[in-house]
Amino acid sequence: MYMVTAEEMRQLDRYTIDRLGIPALTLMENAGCAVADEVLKLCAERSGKSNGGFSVGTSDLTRGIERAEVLGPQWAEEVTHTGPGDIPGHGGVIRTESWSQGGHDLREREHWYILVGKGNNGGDGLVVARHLTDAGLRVTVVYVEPPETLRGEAAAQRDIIAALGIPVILYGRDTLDLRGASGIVDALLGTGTQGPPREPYASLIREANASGVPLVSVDVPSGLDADTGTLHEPCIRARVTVCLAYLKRGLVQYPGAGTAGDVVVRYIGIPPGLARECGVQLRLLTRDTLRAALDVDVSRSRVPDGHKGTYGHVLVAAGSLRMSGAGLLAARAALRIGSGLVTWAVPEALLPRVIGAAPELMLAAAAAGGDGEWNADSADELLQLAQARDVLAVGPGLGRFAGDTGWLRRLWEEYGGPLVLDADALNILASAGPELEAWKPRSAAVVLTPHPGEMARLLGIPTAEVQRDRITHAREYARTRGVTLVLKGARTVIACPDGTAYVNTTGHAGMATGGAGDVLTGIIAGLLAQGLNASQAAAFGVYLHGAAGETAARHRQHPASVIAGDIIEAL
Ligand SMILES: NC(=O)C1=CN([C@@H]2O[C@H](COP(=O)(O)OP(=O)(O)OC[C@H]3O[C@@H](n4cnc5c(N)ncnc54)[C@H](O)[C@@H]3O)[C@@H](O)[C@H]2O)[C@H](O)CC1
Ligand SMILES: [K+]
Repeated sequence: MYMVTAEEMRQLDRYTIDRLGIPALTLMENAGCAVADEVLKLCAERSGKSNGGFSVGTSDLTRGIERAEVLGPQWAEEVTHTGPGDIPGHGGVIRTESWSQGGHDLREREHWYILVGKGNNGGDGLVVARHLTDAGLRVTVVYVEPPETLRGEAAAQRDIIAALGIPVILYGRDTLDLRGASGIVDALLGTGTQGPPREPYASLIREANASGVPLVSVDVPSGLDADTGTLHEPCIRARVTVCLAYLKRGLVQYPGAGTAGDVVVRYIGIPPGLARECGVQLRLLTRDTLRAALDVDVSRSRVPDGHKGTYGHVLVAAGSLRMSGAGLLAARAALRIGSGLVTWAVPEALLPRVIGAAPELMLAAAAAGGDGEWNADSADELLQLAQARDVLAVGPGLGRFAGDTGWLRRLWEEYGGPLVLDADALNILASAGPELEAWKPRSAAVVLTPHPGEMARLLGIPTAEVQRDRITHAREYARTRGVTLVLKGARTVIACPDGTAYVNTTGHAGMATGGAGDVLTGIIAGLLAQGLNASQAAAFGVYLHGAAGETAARHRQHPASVIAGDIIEAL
């Protein structure tokens, strides 16, 4: 599923209208149809009736008209005719779209208010008003600005509403009590929003939120930044957001993702392949995306005559005296995800204490002498060990030590295989600062797995700034540095050097627990060892990590009781 910014959506709209010749009013009509359909589904669910029959929107119409016990219009009268003179093979069915109203009780039970802004989002809302009226609901249009201020397609819809005599009121002039509504459609602001809602939009949004009535937002909740997910308060809290044509990025990034309710992306006549053809590179990470965009064999099949060497050998340089567990978690996760062999390199003084921690692991001593902490001299030992390994993962529980920048630079420049850097390895990278420009570019893949704080240090900006636009910061860093970057957190972002990027959909807040990131490092390293490329390993690893966290939450009966080791076991 592709995701777009407001600007990308405008370009796709323009292309569809100007180059393909599909009129804007057609797109608006389809948009309004789709939203009306979702409103009726909501009504039907609430009344316990199926709504199989009232299906609008071009994709449904082409699917034909089902006859069902529906709320609202009785879609079709069906006549079976046998054809002239009972000639065999000439029989058939005649179906008509005769919309018998849903009955008097429907009008009493369902009174929907359509809040209409003065842009095309409002225009969509006016189409919704018309379709819901035709479906037999009681509808009142609430103009937030004088209707004469509407322009273009929105003005055309305004005139149709007037011609049909659908009740309208002007907010601020006429009395309005939304608490009496059975539902509200938010068609105030869409992708054309600039900054926080101004008056009188702000007051109406507050009233709508305070009404306690289910809200269905058109395209994006009004007040939400469609690109970043930033809330420009007051922002509509929607029960359902009907997103038009393509998923808007802001709907999958928090806090925006938390205000949109269920998000339904509806076809409105824009060819689905247009986003790809026009170079959109951001997608929601789903099983389908893993298969279609990343060509990942999600079944992770094994060859019958495989052996340990077939599935790669990971070297994990991680763990120190007070944080040995981080290394153990990363190493165990690399095993559990299917690596053939995993060697865990620890400071020499620590080795006796971790023997047997996980019998499946091979252990190696580095950082000779010392008290269980790493030192700059251990680069030689690690490079020696890494020569015979397929992947090197560095960082979990590493700690900081004198000369660590030079130490990491040697691993970066002298190890020829894929490199996964996490935790303190990222802090060392960040402390290299401008010196990083002088580090020799790597021919093999680099995967960085920062949490927002580590990302902030890599960029030299406040963490809040990273979180304000996670997707853009991750993509920018990956593209300019030529690395694959996993920006962890709710809805983890995977950004690839070629500009492609994915937003993950698996996982839950219970995974914000010590060691969960170490596990992800091991998973990604293990997938690289099994031959996946950096984009595949990062995306599949993040997806599996989240899915395993969900499984672990089910086993523990609550997300909050999941700990990192559970995620490994659930893999
Ligand atoms: N995706 C599609 O293919 C289609 C989308 N459609 C709908 O069109 C809107 C975008 O419409 P646009 O006219 O560009 O902007 P808006 O309606 O979102 O609002 C702009 C409108 O509101 C005023 N405004 C902007 N910011 C603020 C603010 N902070 N406070 C108050 N007022 C503000 C501005 O002056 C404009 O007048 C899209 O979301 C879809 O719903 C098409 O209808 C169908 C095709
Ligand atoms: K809206």
